[in-house]
Amino acid sequence: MSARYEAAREAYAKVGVDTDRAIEILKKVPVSLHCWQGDDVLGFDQKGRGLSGGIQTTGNYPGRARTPEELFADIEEVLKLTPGTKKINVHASYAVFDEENPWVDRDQIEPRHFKKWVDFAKKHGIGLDFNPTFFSHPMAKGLTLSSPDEEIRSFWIEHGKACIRISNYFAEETGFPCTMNIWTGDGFKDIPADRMGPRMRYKDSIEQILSEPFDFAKVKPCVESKVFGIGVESYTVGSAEFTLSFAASHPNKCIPLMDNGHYHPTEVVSDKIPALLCFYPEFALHITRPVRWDSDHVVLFDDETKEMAKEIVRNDALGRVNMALDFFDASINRVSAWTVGFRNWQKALLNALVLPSESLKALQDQENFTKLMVAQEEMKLYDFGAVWEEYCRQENVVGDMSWFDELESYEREVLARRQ
Ligand SMILES: C[C@H](O)[C@H](O)[C@@H](O)C(=O)CO
Ligand SMILES: [Mn+2]
Repeated sequence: MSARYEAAREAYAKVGVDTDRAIEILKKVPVSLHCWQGDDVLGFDQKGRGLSGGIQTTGNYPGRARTPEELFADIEEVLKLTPGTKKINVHASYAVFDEENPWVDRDQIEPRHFKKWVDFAKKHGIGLDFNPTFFSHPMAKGLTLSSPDEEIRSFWIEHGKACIRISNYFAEETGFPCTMNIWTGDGFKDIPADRMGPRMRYKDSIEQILSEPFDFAKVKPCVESKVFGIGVESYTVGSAEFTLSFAASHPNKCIPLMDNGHYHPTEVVSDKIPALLCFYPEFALHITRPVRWDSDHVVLFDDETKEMAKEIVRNDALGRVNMALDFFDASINRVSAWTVGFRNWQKALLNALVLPSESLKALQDQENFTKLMVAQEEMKLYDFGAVWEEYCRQENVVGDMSWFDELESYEREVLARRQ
C-alpha cells in the first residue's frame, strides 16, 4: 500500500467513506466486455458482408481481428490490462465454424458453434452473455422480427429460440447467469402508414422466442430500445415505451435494457436508472458514449458516465443492473479502445463507491441545497486517483498509463502484422 493511498484513505474516512470496503465491493461486480469492439461488429458468419441494422463503425485503423483466434488474443490483452470481474458479451454472428462444425445459417445455430467461447470463458473463469444477431444478414434487409413477411419473421424467431438454447448452454457451462439481449434495427426511414402493426408482430415474435424453455435464474432475456438508427430515422419498432411495457408485462421472463446512446441527446440515462429501479427488480444497461447521436464512441470518465454509476451505487443496485459495454471505434487501436472504455467504467463505479452518499442524501432531505452543492464540489478534489491506483495494484494491473507500453508492444508485435 502506498503512502499516497494511506493519506487518501484517511481523508475519505473523515467524511465517513471506507475506501478499503469500496475496493472490495468493486472487485466482485461483473461488467460485460463486448466482443464486437475488436472487429468493427463484423462477426464470422457472413464473410464479406458489411454492417447493417442502422449502426455504423467509422475508421480504418490497422489490426482488426479477422478470425476467432485473433479476437480471442485481443480480448486476452484487454483482460490483462483491466481490473475487475469480467464477462464476455458474445453476438450470435461470432459463431465459430470449422471442419467439424461447418457453416449453418442463423436459424440453425447450436451450442457447439460456441464451444470455443465457452472454452475461452472457462480458461479465464468468467461468465458469458449473449445476443441474437438480427442484422448484417440477407434476411435482414428491412424488418426482421416485426416483418409482415411470415417467412422472414419465422426465420428470425427460430434464430431467437436457438439463441435461448445457446444462452442456457453458456449459463450451464460457465456457472454464471447469461443475459441475452434482443435488439433489432427494425424501423422505417420515412413516415409510416402503420406504426402499430409492426409492434404487434414484434410483440408476438418475442413472445414466441420466450416460449423456448429456460430458467430465469440462469438466462435473462432482455429487450433493448432505441429512438432511431441510420436509415430508420422516422420510426423504430422497439421504442422505449414498447420495450419497457413488454418487459413489465412479462415478469420473470424478460427485463428491459437501456443503452445510453439510444435516447434524444438531451435525455440522460442517469435519470432513467432510478426511475426503472422503482419498478423493475432487475434490468440491463449498455454503456456507451453518444456524441450528438448514437455514435458509440469509447466510454470516457466523463460527467454523465460518473452520474450513471452514482445512480447504480447509491441506490444499492449493483446486483440489480446487468452492466455491459457497447461501443465500437475503428479509428484508433481497437484493443486500446476496449481497455480505455472498460477502465473508465470501473473508475466511474469506484468513484461512486467512495462518495459519502448517505450524508449527501441527508443534506438533500434537509433541503440544505447550499451545503449539498459545496459538499459535492468538495468531493471532486479528493484524491480519487490514489484509490484507483490501490484498486489496480490489488487487481495486479497498472494504475497509471504505463499499461499503454504493453499495448504499444502488442501493436508492434501482433496487430501491425495483420495485413
Ligand atoms: C452490436 C449491438 O447489438 C448493438 O450495439 C446494440 O446493442 C445497439 O446498441 C444498437 O444501436
Ligand atoms: Mn446497445
